[in-house]
Amino acid sequence: MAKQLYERDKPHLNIGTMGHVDHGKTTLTAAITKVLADRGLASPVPFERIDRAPEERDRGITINVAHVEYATTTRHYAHVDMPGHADYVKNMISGAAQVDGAVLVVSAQDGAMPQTREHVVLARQVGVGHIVVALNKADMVEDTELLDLVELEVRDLLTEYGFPGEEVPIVRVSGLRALEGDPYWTARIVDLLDAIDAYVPVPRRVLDSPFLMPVESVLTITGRGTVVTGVVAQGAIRLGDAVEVVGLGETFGSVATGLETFGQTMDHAEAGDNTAMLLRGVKRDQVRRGQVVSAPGAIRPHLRFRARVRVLTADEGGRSRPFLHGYRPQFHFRTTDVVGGVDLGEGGMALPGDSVDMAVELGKPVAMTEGLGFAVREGGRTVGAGTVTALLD
Ligand SMILES: Nc1nc2c(ncn2[C@@H]2O[C@H](COP(=O)(O)OP(=O)(O)OP(=O)(O)O)[C@@H](O)[C@H]2O)c(=O)[nH]1
Ligand SMILES: [Mg+2]
Repeated sequence: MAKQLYERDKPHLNIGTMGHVDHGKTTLTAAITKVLADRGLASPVPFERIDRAPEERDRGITINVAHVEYATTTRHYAHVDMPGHADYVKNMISGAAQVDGAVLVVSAQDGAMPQTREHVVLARQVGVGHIVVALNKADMVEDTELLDLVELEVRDLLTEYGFPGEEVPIVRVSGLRALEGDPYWTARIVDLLDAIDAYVPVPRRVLDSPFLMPVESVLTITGRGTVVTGVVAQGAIRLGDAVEVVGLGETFGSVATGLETFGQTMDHAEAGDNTAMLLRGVKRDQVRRGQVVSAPGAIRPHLRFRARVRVLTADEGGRSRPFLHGYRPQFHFRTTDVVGGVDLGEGGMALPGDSVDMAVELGKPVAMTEGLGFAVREGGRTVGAGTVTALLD
């Protein structure tokens, strides 16, 4: 059967659900697709199809990010449902790096919890421009004063990390009740979508720069070849264009011989598009998450760079003690993380709460340019938030 052609009839945005474990991100994602499906604007995606890996089902948590697609009356959205569990923050960073706006899901019962804060910090760092808050499980809290308090707390938290906490829309929802078809809570999901439509602007897409797409995942389509997926960061690509795969190893060339978004074919993909790209003559083990597919010559891999890093405090989930010259944490860039050594100068140290300049030498080369944001993590916690200030090799 011939596949449908993707119709660009509405502006496209990438959004996603983030927040603390169990606060209801996956339930809300499923509820959004159901509510919009009832209005003919989406295909419903049941909860079990979002958290579908056996381990996700057994443990009742999200591990891998999942993508769903839907439209409102004015826009087309790709939505990435991110994990909340502290062990999978790495996958959350990779998901958040792709979105134009995020829905911060906060349980009205529990309020802001450690990964609520960590996700806000990371969202800021990877450049999420706008946050809308879904105060979920509102069906469980009768006391409106309590809801008001949780709202205040979340506004303060957002303000603390540079989001306009006073003006961020906060919508009281119940993903679970909406999913069950309750009319009152269904209307609240519509309110949430209206808030997203109104508050998250259509980003200015960089179309006049060379094509660049960070690889989020790799799959093999039997009989066709290797496919890489991701969100196009800048530029555009047409079927048959030459590309390079850059980072984590030797750069090599290929040709984009197939382009799709959510199973619909495209003759070109452009900045912002959630894209699956078939690469000619590429074996599955040649490509992996964290590489970048680019127009030939558009970007180079680098091992050494200078950066400005804000060292998080213990209250922010970071370290309580300084780190020293020679420290070797993980550096999370876009969809990948690589170990690297920190050069603070002999005897140098970085205290929690400080902003420091450092040189970094990575264990593997990463495709990067000046200005790229990254997170620094160690032993399952985020210890710093940085920006590349200069490339050294
Ligand atoms: N009462 C009530 N329960 C909810 C609501 N939303 C989710 N739940 C329940 O909360 C639990 C966790 O929901 P999930 O949607 O898996 O939470 P999550 O945020 O995706 O969890 P992770 O992805 O693992 O971080 C499930 O038992 C849901 O049924 C809600 O609005 N009201
Ligand atoms: Mg989930």
